Amino acid sequence: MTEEATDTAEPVRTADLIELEGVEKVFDVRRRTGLVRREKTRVRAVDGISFTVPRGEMVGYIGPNGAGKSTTIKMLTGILTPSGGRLRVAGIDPSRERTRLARRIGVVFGQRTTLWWDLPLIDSYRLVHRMYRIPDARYRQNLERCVELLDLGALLDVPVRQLSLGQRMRGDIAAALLHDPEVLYLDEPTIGLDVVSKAKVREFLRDLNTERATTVLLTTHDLTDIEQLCKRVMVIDHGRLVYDGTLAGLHEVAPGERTLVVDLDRRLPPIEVAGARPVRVEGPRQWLAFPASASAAPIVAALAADYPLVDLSVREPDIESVIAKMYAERPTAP
Ligand SMILES: Nc1ncnc2c1ncn2[C@@H]1O[C@H](COP(=O)(O)OP(=O)(O)OP(=O)(O)O)[C@@H](O)[C@H]1O
Repeated sequence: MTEEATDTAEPVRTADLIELEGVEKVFDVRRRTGLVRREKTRVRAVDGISFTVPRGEMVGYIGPNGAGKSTTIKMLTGILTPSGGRLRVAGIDPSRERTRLARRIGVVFGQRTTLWWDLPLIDSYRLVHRMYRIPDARYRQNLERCVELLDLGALLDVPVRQLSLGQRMRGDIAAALLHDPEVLYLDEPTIGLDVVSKAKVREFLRDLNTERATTVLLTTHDLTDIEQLCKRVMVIDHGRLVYDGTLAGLHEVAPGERTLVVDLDRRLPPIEVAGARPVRVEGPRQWLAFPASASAAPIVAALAADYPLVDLSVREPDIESVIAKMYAERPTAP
């Protein structure tokens, strides 16, 4: 890390790079209730969240749609000011010193790019170089590393608008890392990517975290991202932190179901097999749910023996269903 990139004017005193204490964000929303009438309502998007993330940790931040994840990340970058509580990133109050913080953090949004759409990829990097005043040697070194590890060599002269989603995402991740941020926020970094691109992105993030001890807060709907990258996962719902622990622990409090997707050679009534229950039938394709903790092997063997099987695949439980289950089984949940 260089002095310029880390801005050592005010060293971080604690090992925690991200600190939230009772953080709240309330939006006042005007809703139309009649032709002319409007009613003012309050939305508590983030409702008293406290957690800390030590330097070098990679944490999953998950929850259903509208739970408050993006609002939290926007407060952590300084785009939004909290309505209450205390928040520090690398010792800095984000909304008060947004520009200073920008040199210490990187942000990647899976659903929109920070790259210049009409320019070749390399031009976006040159602009980032100047905007962040990255020392030349450091910029070249970081660019070389990203180009190599993210396989960007052949793409540097291609206008961003011509890149595939996976290529663009790798381009965005590189752009977020050229200034050596200590903290990286990733909002759905693998959304819409094919299997190969997902694997590439995950491998890169794992190396980044191991080699550079970059602290990462990862928002995703893909449980595999969490499984492969994060030892710790935080679950937010209705603006509140409802779980903070390991992914294995989350499965224990909310054991999800896996799904067998079965292709038969013809339409048949719902399959009856021990250990699984039919949940959907569409022509010759059927879906069977079974407990995530159980093995698929005996079910598959029974299916193969009794049914005209053409193909089958196993789907992991998605985050939405794990969380839904968690709520169903928490009588005290709000
Ligand atoms: N600018 C805003 N004005 C009013 N309400 C907002 C605003 N931004 C977010 N909200 C509300 O705050 C709540 C939390 O939204 P947020 O975008 O943080 O959720 P999320 O967990 O990121 O969801 P998703 O997974 O769909 O992106 C939602 O009810 C949303 O409608």
